[in-house]
Amino acid sequence: MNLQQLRIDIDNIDTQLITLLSKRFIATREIGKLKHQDNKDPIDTNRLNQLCDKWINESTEQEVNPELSLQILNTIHRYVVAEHKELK
Ligand SMILES: O=C(O)C(=O)C[C@]1(C(=O)O)C=C[C@@H](O)C=C1
Repeated sequence: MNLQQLRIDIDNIDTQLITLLSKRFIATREIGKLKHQDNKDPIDTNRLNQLCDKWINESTEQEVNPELSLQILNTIHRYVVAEHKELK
């Protein structure tokens, strides 16, 4: 593949990443509403730890740097929690 074809691939992959991010936030906004109704803390440390393990394992399997993946997960988590706290 040449540079132009590879960049077309990258553009399509980036669109998919943003679509997946949007779907994830649609789900977490629903979780935020449920937690708000049930008066639950926006942060669930056990669940976050499970997610970290899963992201590390799957990243390693798929040859993605797990440190990068954890930074992405932690950034997403920070924004999710900020949205949940806005409901308070
Ligand atoms: O699963 C939850 O309880 C969520 O609120 C979602 C989520 C996530 O982004 O995956 C966000 C905050 C919690 O600390 C754990 C997980």
